[in-house]
This record gives sequence, C-alpha cells and structure tokens, in this order.
Amino acid sequence: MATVGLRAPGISPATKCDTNRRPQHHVSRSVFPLLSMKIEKPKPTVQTSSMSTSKWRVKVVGAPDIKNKELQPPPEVGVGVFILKDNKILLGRRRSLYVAANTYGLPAGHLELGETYEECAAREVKEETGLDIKNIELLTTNNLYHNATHLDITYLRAHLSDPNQTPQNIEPDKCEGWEWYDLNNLPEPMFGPLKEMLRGGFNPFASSHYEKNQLI
Ligand SMILES: Nc1nc2c([nH]c(=O)n2[C@H]2C[C@H](O)[C@@H](COP(=O)(O)OP(=O)(O)OP(=O)(O)O)O2)c(=O)[nH]1
Repeated sequence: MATVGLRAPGISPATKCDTNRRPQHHVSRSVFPLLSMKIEKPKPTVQTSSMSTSKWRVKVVGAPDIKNKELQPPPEVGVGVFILKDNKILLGRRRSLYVAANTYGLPAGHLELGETYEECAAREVKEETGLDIKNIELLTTNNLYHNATHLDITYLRAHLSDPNQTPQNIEPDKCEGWEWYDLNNLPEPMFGPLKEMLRGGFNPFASSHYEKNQLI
C-alpha cells in the first residue's frame, strides 16, 4: 500500500521545503493512474491539462520537467471553500508573505492527518473567517503545478450555518480581510488557478455539480 507524505499541522511552507524534514514519500503510480495518463510539455506558470470528459473535475499535472524530484517537497493536499451567499462568494486578499501572495482567494488550507475534506473545510473556514458552515459538498479537484509547487486541491462549497453571520479577519497577518463578491464582479488580482476556473466558466452555484463534472 502506498504511503503518501502528509503535512504535519503547524509546519510553515518554508519549513515544509526543508528537505531534511521532508516526510517519507512513496507514491505508487497505480494509486494515481491519472498522473501517468497524460504527459505534456511544461507550460508557463499553471501546468494543467483537462480530461476530455470533464472540464473541471480533474486536472492532471502533465509531468513538468522538475529537476531533482527526490529533493522537492511532496504535493500539497489542500481544500478551497466556496461559501455561497445569495449570488456571492467569500474572497480574501492574501498578504505578501504567503502562498498566493497579494491575490484574492477562497478560505483554504491544508488537510491535516486523518481529516476528511469536509472537516478540513469547516476547520479552515472557522480558523480564517470565524464562520460556521453547513451543507458542505465536494465540487471538484484541481491537480496542478503552480509556481514550482504541486497542488492537489479539492474544492468544496457550503452555506452559512446562520445567514446573519459576518466574516471576521481572524488571521490579519495572512489576509487583508474578507468580502462577498458577485461572480460577475470578481476582484483582481485573483489567485491564478482560481481565476482560471471561474473565468473559464466554473460555476460553484450549479446544481448537481458533482454529477455534471464526474469523470466518464
Ligand atoms: N488561499 C487560497 N489557497 C488556494 C486557493 N486555491 C488553491 O488551489 N489554493 C491552494 C494554495 C495552497 O497550496 C492551498 C491553501 O493554502 P493556504 O496557504 O491558504 O493554507 P493556510 O496557510 O491558510 O492553511 P494551513 O497551511 O495552516 O493549513 O490551497 C484559494 O482560492 N485560496
């Protein structure tokens, strides 16, 4: 059985890149057959390719030309959460020291050991915005190579447990603040992969989202 390197809670991105502390990372290709399905030449910045049967369900990293792969950190496993309110989603602008620096993005974070995606979504939203969410649903995955980092991000959506809640900026060192944005009036600059999805027609409000984006 394959063991997948997991990021321990509390380890900063800088620490995570310290190869001395890198977790053992053995990934069997058979566990991720999709990773070996498409081999493409690297393209700039966002390295993705879509499966023909699905525009958004899965994006496959196209085996970019990474030097010294064994010295590189393992893929980051994370979640991003579309919190839906009226026709709006919650976005915050990241501060410059962090991943996705200076761009608007979703409440997001990394999966902790033993966590489900839904638990991770609820925890990250609470930690970053103070909001409690309900109706948490899986939407799609985004497997990409962005700025020399392999991101395996699962996107979910949710509603506010109490629609009268207002977001708080719980981590002001990481984020400038949270605002609701209409899908037709999104802020700039937006985190590249998220922008690519939304500008490309991904609609987190769509009903029966999961079925529509299923593979095969
Ligand atoms: N912040 C943010 N990150 C996103 C989005 N889309 C997306 O793929 N990501 C990726 C970038 C990161 O690899 C990961 C989330 O990381 P993060 O930097 O926000 O995580 P964090 O520090 O808040 O959480 P943690 O590491 O303490 O768990 O998700 C998005 O819309 N916003």
